[in-house]
This record gives sequence, C-alpha cells and structure tokens, in this order.
Amino acid sequence: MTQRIEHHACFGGWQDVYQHRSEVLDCDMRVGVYYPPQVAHGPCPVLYWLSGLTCTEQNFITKAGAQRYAAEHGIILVAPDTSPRGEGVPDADGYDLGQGAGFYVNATQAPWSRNFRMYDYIVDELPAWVESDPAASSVRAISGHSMGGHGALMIALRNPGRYRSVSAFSPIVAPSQVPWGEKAFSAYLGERSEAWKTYDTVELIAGDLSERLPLKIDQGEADEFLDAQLQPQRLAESCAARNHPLDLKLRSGYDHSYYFIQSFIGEHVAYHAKAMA
Ligand SMILES: N[C@@H](CCC(=O)N[C@@H](CSC=O)C(=O)NCC(=O)O)C(=O)O
Repeated sequence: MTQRIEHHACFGGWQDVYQHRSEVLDCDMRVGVYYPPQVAHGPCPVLYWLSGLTCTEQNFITKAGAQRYAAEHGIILVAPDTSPRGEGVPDADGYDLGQGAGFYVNATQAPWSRNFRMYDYIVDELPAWVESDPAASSVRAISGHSMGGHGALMIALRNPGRYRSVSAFSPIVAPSQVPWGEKAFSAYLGERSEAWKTYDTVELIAGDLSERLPLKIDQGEADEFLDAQLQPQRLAESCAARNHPLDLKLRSGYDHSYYFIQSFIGEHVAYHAKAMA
C-alpha cells in the first residue's frame, strides 16, 4: 500500500514524499520523489539518489537544491531512506550501524538479515515501485553521497546496462579498508570474506567488468572524513590500473556537508540528463 505523506509545489513540478510497503525490507519505507513539470507530456527518466549515514529521505530533498536542475532537464528524482526503519527493525548504538546505516548491502548475519537488504531494495524493488507510475520511464541513472556514493558506484558497476550513468559526492570507495565499512560489513556480512569484495568499488574496478561505465566523482579537499574513511586515491589507482574511465574532481575548501553537494549538484544532474537523453 502506498500513501502520499507530503506534496509541495516546487519549480513548476512537485516534491512528494511517499510511504510504501517494502516486502524486501519487511517494513514501511519513505521515499522522496520529485516530479518535474515535463511529466505532463510523457514519461521522464529517473535519477536515483542514495544518501549517507544518519540520513532519511529528507536530507537530499531539503538540502541539496537539486529540484531546480531536475525541472530544467525534465528528470524525476528519487531519494529513498537509507535503511529499513521502525519498531521491530534491529538497531545499534552509534550512527554508523543499523537504522540510518544500511550500507546498500544484503545482510547475511543475524539479527540484520531479515530487514537489511538495501541492495535488493535499490536494484529491484524500488525501481519496480517507481516505474509502476506511468510518469516514470525505465531510463535510470544513479548518484549518492558518502555511504550513498559507495552504494551508487557499487550498484552501477554490479548491474551493467541498468543505469545510463553514475556519479558520487565524497564516496566511500573502499569500504573493506576503512573503519566505517569494516564495522558495517563485519556486522552485516560476517568476518572478512569474498562477499566483502562484491560490495567494494575498488575491488569491483580491479575485477573483470563487462561494462566500463565512466565514474564522475566530486570530493572536497577539506572533507573531515577524507583521510580516514574516503581515500579517493585508492579508486584513482584502481581505475588507472584497469583503464577504467574516472573523472575525479578535488574541490579546494569544500567539506563533507550538503553545502558541498548543493554547490555542484547542478553539474551532476546535467551530466545524468545528457546520458539519459
Ligand atoms: N557527524 C555526523 C556524522 C554523520 C555524517 O556526517 N553523515 C553524513 C554522511 S557521512 C557518510 O555516509 C550526512 O549526510 N549527514 C546528514 C547531513 O544532512 O549532513 C553525526 O554524528 O551525525
């Protein structure tokens, strides 16, 4: 069952928030959907946005300022919550595990494995729900921030042909090698194993991919998580070794916040619009 819980006129279109039942996650999920004015004339392509740790569907829709550009280009924006949530869904102390920290993987370990299946939700269930609306076409792109940047890159690389383009802000490119990812993967996937590599962008780039989808990344040089958690040089090295196309822009003075995202989101939306045209 789907319920519309917010509806706001925005740049000639509508910023909505929906709650729908997710069978995959076994809970109700909230999703922000921006419909540009062009939906009046036929189905529009969809840019999926994956947010980072601690976020809900609200962070992107209230802070990134992406609707202006989506309205210009005729793109639907879909911004789901970052994990299963609610009573009966397991949680943990700390902002980097449990609710708000799904890491876009399918958990295999108790108590997480019943609900924490964000990979399947983002790849299959969410687009099927979005595309059941005739306003949305099946032409897709994906982007995200930090944990969501990891999710966007990893999901696009694992699903050749499913997304026309991928981009990220400040992504966790090597979750198997940094504290945020090691904590989450240990809890959700168990002790270090081959399974970790299948959710790790740097490892995926090093492998045999059937599609070398270009990666567009913006990274702030004043990001407080740059050295400990993000380490974009690992991705630069991996892409160089496999000749994988990478456009990594280091932005002087910018931190990890949505002030950074809102400064460059217009370039990302334009990039995806071109790829989905
Ligand atoms: N200091 C924060 C740590 C959490 C944080 O910075 N979250 C980022 C994403 S980090 C990687 O996934 C974020 O997007 N926050 C929401 C926002 O609106 O800025 C804390 O302790 O909460």
